[in-house]
Amino acid sequence: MAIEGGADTIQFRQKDGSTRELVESAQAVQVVCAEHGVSLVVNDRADLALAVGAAGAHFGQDDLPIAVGRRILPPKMIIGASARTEEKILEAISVGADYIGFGPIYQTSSKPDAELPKGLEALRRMSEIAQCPIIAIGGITAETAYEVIRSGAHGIAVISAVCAHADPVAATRHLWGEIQRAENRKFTYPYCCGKLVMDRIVEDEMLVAQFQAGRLDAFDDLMKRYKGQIYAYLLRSVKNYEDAEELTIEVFFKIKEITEVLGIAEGTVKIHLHRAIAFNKMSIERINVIDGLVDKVSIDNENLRIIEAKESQKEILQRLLELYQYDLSIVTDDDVDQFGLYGYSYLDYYWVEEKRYPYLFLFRESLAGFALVNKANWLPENDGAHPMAEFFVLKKYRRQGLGTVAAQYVINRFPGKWESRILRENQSAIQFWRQVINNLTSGRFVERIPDPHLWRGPVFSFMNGTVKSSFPKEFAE
Ligand SMILES: Cc1ncc(COP(=O)(O)OP(=O)(O)O)c(N)n1
Ligand SMILES: Cc1nc(C(=O)O)sc1CCOP(=O)(O)O
Repeated sequence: MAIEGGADTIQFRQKDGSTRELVESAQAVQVVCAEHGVSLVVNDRADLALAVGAAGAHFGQDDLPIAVGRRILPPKMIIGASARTEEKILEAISVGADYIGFGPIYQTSSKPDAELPKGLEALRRMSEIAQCPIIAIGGITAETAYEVIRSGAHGIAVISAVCAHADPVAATRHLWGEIQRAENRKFTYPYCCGKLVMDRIVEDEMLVAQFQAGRLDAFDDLMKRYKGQIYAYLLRSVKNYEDAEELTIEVFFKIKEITEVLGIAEGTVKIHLHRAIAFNKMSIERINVIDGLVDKVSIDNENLRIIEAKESQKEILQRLLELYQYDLSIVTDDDVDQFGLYGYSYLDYYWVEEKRYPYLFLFRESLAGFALVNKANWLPENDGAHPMAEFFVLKKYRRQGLGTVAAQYVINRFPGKWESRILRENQSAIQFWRQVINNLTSGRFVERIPDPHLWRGPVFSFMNGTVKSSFPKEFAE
């Protein structure tokens, strides 16, 4: 009935019964699913999933470890993982989970050992972090499906909303309608895990074939798909967003090298990935050692100078903006033009229009970064706010407190409303601004994900003036 109502993935979840009975029941469900072209995912049991030829298996924290599932199940099988913290989510993805089941979102009576409800805010955070499909579960109804999808879930899994309904077909249709109503953004992934993972595997194979036939861009497309998994693995290892991003690029190059030497055959994409990551273990260790050292160095405020850039310094900013955009291109996916430049169209306005403020940061008189403050706020409720349009610290000066001091200083020059928006893929910047704004406002700020056609990522709104900058004014010009 759920299939008739539009469900495109069914999970077989049965806690009681002998293995023989479970195989029989799962087999019967698989027959129905196969007849209707719907994916079946078996909960808890890899053997059962294999036995009935299911499309996938779902494992919780006390079930078969995802890495073991990945090893013993065919590469084409979908593996879902229940994970409820950032650490567990990254762990599951990095060892090969295709999607994450996150819950319970609301109170549920269908799972006696369910944790306390996590709510929509946690769902929003986790779907930002995960870079893979998140399937929300727990107490979801037709009344809440819309807000759940809008909070970042790529799909929902329900029991009572369908099974305890007098009309399961109508109930599923209603849920499906709500999911579609919420879907007014461009999903990175379609919102039903079964179909989406199968599509991905088929497309992987096509890309591999195209790459073998000499289409280099097919390799790039292939790597885009695995970025999330590589990134999650590396983030767990180096525990720093920026380093993880850098290492992800290194790993891409390594995969290309391996592929050139070994070729790439059907079903081996993930194996190549793991090989490349293994090659990069040394880089991870190097970064961890450097991190240990860097953490001990802290920025010396007395050597930091922040100046409002004059028009004669526009070219300096222009060059720094190129570095900034290069740095960001990993999240914006921007390309340089035929002259090898990204270009920044709005720079001239900073010396022409009112309420635009360009700043340069100097550390021991060497250029260390910049900030551009303008007047174009993004969210309607932030009318008149100061937005931090661009903010950049050169790599050498990062993670030593310079960015924090500079950001505080610039913000404190303008009392009143502020807005700061960051692309959802730019996790290191999200972390940075969350911390800076939290410190500045003693936690009194709003972080929200607006409608995606307004902005793709979190927007921070806050009032400045609660805490004064620690930066001594006399060092500024
Ligand atoms: C899609 C989805 N998400 C989460 C779960 C819960 O799995 P688990 O934590 O293993 O708990 P049980 O379902 O086994 O009680 C799920 N089944 N599906
Ligand atoms: C099976 C299950 N897992 C959960 C989790 O939090 O991981 S909540 C849950 C029960 C979902 O049923 P209902 O839609 O009736 O609330």
